[in-house]
Amino acid sequence: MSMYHVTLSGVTKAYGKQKALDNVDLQLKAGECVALAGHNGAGKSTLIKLILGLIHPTQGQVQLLGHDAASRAASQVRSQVGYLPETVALHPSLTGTETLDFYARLKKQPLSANHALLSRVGISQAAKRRVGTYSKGMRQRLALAQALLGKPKVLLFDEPTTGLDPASRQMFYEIVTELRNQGSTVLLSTHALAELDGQADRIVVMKNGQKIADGTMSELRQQSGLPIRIRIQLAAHSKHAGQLPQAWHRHNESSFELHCTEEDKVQAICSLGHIDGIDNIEIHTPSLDDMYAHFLRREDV
Ligand SMILES: Nc1ncnc2c1ncn2[C@@H]1O[C@H](COP(=O)(O)OP(=O)(O)OP(=O)(O)O)[C@@H](O)[C@H]1O
Repeated sequence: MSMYHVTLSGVTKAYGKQKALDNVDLQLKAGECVALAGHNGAGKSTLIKLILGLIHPTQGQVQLLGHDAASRAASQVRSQVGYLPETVALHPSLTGTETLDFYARLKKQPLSANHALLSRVGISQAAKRRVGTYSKGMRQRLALAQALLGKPKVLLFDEPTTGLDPASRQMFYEIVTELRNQGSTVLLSTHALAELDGQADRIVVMKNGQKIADGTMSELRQQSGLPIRIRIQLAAHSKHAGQLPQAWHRHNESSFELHCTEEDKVQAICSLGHIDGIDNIEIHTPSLDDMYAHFLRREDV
């Protein structure tokens, strides 16, 4: 089988004249966590539904674990896919255990692992309570447990951390790390860019159905061309300000700043090696929010 668990080739999905997805190419490798970012209506949920085979492309092809996602053959591999939808509809009269057992039967999975799964998502103590009495975060945890049934090879999470408190978000990303280490592919759509740093291997930015950026944090930083700001604080008595290379400009009385590219960052710091009296160095790299705003603005031009 190919190293890719999911491949989209020239995929367009149109509803009448509206293109929810417009000629998108995307490849997701085994053991990779990819984040899908984009404004409301950018096409994130459409892309996930196409991978699930819930809807079919107007043009192009979606491959899921070696099969055309729209084909009958793909139904055999669908049990290896976990899906956490944006809006989770769980039956309020069932208990946590009954809910998970119900989904396990649908997925033809043994029920024996379900208690451990409820513990893994931190709601085993409420397993016998009706879901109608659960908080929003607990329902989200239960929905996550159903997505994890059967150790899927591909996990599709639509806005998974919306409504989760910080501890629950941390638990969620710990599970994502475990999944990656097991060789599963994780695709998660999100608006919460700030929490992705260090969690996603790649970030794909969507706008109006098109993919407008795709890369690691470092690649996106390079593609954006947004400057890195290095600021140094010299000791008040330091007589060495004059030795700073010309590109450094004074920020205030004792601090100086340099704007440089990602590639020039190390060189810029090395060039400070001979300067005495540096009290502090701060490096401000563009955040994912800065890059995201930049990519969306650039497309507006
Ligand atoms: N069944 C449908 N019929 C008509 N238009 C649709 C349908 N599904 C999606 N669209 C349109 O396609 C576009 C992409 O929608 P999609 O739900 O994929 O966006 P999204 O990025 O997931 O947005 P959000 O962040 O708000 O969930 C939107 O303009 C939406 O109105």
